[in-house]
Amino acid sequence: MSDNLAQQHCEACRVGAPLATETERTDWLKQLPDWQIEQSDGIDRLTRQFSFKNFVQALEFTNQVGELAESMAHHPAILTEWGKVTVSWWTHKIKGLHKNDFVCAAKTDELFKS
Ligand SMILES: C[C@H](O)[C@H](O)[C@H]1CNC2=NC(N)=NC(=O)C2=N1
Repeated sequence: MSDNLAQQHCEACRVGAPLATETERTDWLKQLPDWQIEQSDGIDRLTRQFSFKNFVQALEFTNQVGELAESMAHHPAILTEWGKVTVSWWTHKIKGLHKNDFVCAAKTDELFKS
């Protein structure tokens, strides 16, 4: 099992950075049981839906994810609805999944647990 994703940091996003391999994706997804890899506009994204009691709680979590994104200089797509927040991570520069996306997904789970 690879070391704990949630304790790692994002490396600077750069054009030409390597996409996560199939083996890496399989290995890292073991730490992210609530996340799925979905394609949107032909781009693989790591996506999870989080549930909340109401819109205010969903919005609070949205802002926490936003602060995390700013701190990592790596940003997700976030859909905020009453009682639900859908977060999708991918790396724009390489139009796919990088280790950073798995690290940020793990950190997003930590926010939800806290
Ligand atoms: C200039 C800025 O740091 C870059 O555009 C960053 C911003 N946040 C980013 N977020 C994501 N998910 N992918 C990127 O390639 C990316 N690039």
